[in-house]
Amino acid sequence: MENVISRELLDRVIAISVQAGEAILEVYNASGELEVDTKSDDSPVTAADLAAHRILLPALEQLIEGVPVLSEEGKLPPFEVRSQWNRYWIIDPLDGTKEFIRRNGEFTVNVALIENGEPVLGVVHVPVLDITYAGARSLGAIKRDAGGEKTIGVRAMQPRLDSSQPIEVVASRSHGAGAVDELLARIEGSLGETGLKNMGSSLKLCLVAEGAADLYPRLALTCEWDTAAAQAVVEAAGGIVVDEQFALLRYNQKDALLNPFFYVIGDPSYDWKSLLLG
Ligand SMILES: Nc1ncnc2c1ncn2[C@@H]1O[C@H](COP(=O)(O)O)[C@@H](OP(=O)(O)O)[C@H]1O
Ligand SMILES: [Mg+2]
Repeated sequence: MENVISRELLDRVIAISVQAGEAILEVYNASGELEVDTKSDDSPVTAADLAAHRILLPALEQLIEGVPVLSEEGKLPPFEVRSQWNRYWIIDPLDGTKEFIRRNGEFTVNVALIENGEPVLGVVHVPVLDITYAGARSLGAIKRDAGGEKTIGVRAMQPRLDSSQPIEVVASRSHGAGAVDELLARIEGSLGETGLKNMGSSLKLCLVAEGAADLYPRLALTCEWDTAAAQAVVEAAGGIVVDEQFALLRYNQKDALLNPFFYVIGDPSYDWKSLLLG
């Protein structure tokens, strides 16, 4: 496969994601009651999810000729078809729909490029904060906000542990709280006091990528479009996303789009395996 990854491609994906974010904000900021439908899997969907999907889909289809787009809000091709794809876009036009409905700002636009099952480029845009995280193999990871753009990277565990600073954990607001509490009790048994922040959406992986958190344990279900873009950012920033066997999370390997439970780890040189699996 010829290389398609470039800073120019990343910038174009950022621009498309920001545009989708603007469409989401139009719905978010409109007066009147927000209409919420329920999809066949019982998850909520709004006009904002669909508006973002309608911007992302044609824009990405034009970006690299012949590369298909798999969207949470689009048609899902059967696995016999998808399994032939060695390169495709996977998008979650609005991740954190529950938080969108709660109006707490914790929702994101997610676009990832997958090659041979691995997330190689990703953009996570946070419309309310007007912050964009982006990263790609060989390009590193960046964060853009009103102040401009900077390179981001994960933070090392050792100086924190040496100076007895608590490690910081991020976790969902809505899913898997019981299992995370048990895990935290175990971590605190080894390392002492631990900080915990709860929030919605793929923003949690980005906090690990930028070195604001050390660990995101996801001990609840997600789908591949929820994690692909942010995993690309985490990996470009020096971190890893692993399942409960500590194997890197992979895409398009099976019929169901559900991910296994996983851990997002900032500093892979630390012995997380012993700490988490005990
Ligand atoms: N039972 C389930 N099966 C699959 N995915 C689930 C799920 N429960 C929650 N999720 C996913 O978790 C995401 C929210 O995670 P968080 O709690 O960290 O914000 C949702 O994203 P959407 O908002 O895009 O639907 C949804 O895709
Ligand atoms: Mg989602």
